[in-house]
Amino acid sequence: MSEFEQKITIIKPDDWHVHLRDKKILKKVIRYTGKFYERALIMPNLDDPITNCFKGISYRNRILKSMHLCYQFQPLMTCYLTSFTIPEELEIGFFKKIFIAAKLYPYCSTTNSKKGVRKISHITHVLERMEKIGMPLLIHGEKVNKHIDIYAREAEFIKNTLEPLRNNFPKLKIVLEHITTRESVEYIKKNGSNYLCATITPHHLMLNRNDMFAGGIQPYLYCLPILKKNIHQKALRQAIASGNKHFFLGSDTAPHLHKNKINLFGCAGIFNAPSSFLAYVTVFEEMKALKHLQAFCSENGPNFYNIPINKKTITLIKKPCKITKKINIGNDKIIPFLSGETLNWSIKSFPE
Ligand SMILES: NC(=O)N[C@@H](CC(=O)O)C(=O)O
Ligand SMILES: [Zn+2]
Ligand SMILES: [Zn+2]
Repeated sequence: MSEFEQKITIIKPDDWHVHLRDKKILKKVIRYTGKFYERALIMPNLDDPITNCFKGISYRNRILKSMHLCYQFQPLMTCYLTSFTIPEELEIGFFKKIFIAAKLYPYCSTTNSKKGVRKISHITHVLERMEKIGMPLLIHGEKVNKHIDIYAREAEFIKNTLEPLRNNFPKLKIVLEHITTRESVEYIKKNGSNYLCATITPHHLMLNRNDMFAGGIQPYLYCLPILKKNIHQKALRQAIASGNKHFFLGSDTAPHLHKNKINLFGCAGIFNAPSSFLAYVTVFEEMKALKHLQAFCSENGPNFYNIPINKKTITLIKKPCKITKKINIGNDKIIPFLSGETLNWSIKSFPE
C-alpha cells in the first residue's frame, strides 16, 4: 500500500473497547459502531454492572435487539470483576461463550467503578482460575488515591500493581486498556507477548493535555486516563507506526449525555464511534504508516484473543468526510469526538 494511495482496502476492523450503555443511549449510539466494525468488545460498567452470566446474557440480548438492520456487528461480552466474583461463574461464562474476557476496574478509578476491586488480593482465586482457563483479563490501569498525581496514575499502576500481578500470574493473558504514556509504550515494547498487549484510543493519538484547555476548559475532551503531555502522545503515535503487533485498536468510545458532560463534576469519557476509525486512518497516514493499518485494526486483536480474523473487507477512499455534529437523545444530545470536523478519508463501500 503506497502512501499516495487514493483507495485502501483492508480486512474489516474490530473495536476491542466499546461502551454502549443501555436503553435510550444504547439505541442511538449502536449504529455508529456497526457502521465501521465487525465485532466489538462491550465494556461491562453499566450503572448496574455486568457481574454474572445472567446479566451478561440479558445485556447481550438488549444489544442485539437494538441493532440497526444496516449496521450490524457481533457484540462480544465482558464480565465486571468485584471482590465477590465467583471463579466458577467466570469459568462457566467463558466456556459457554457468554464472556470472552473479564474487566478489572480498580475501585473508584473511572466511570461506574465503585463496585470495582480495592485490592488485587481480593481476587486471587479469580485470577488463578482465569490463568488456568486462558480467559483474558482487561485492565483499566490506574492506581488512584489522593496522594498520587492524576498524570502519574498509569505509571504507578504498572510499577505497583501490574508488575507484581504479572509475576504472580505469568500465564494470565492481559490487555492494558487505553494506554496513554511513554512509560506504558516502553513497558509493552519490552514485555509485549501473547500474554500482554495494549489498546490505544484515537483521542490519545490525536490530542494532548494542551488541547483540553485550549481556548477555555473543554469538558468534551475529559476522559480517563486523562490526556497527557505531548511527549506521551508522540510515543503512542510512534508505537502504532512501528507496526509492533502487541498494540491494537480499542476506541474506548464512551458516550455521556451533554448535561452530564458540562455539569459540575462532569463525567469522563469521549464518544468517538462516529469518527474513531477514520481518526485512526488519519493518524496512520500522518505517520506514513498506512502499511501497518490493517494489522492494528484487524489482525493483532483477534490474534491476541485467539479468534479468526474477519473475512469481510472495508474500503476507504480519499474523499472528505464530515463527522456527525450531534446525536439527539430525547431533550438532550451527545456530541461526538471531532464533531462537525472534516477528515480526509471516507468509507467507499460497506461490505455485504
Ligand atoms: N474512558 C473514560 O473516560 N470513561 C469510560 C470508562 C473507562 O473506560 O475508563 C466510561 O465508561 O465513561
Ligand atoms: Zn478505562
Ligand atoms: Zn472504557
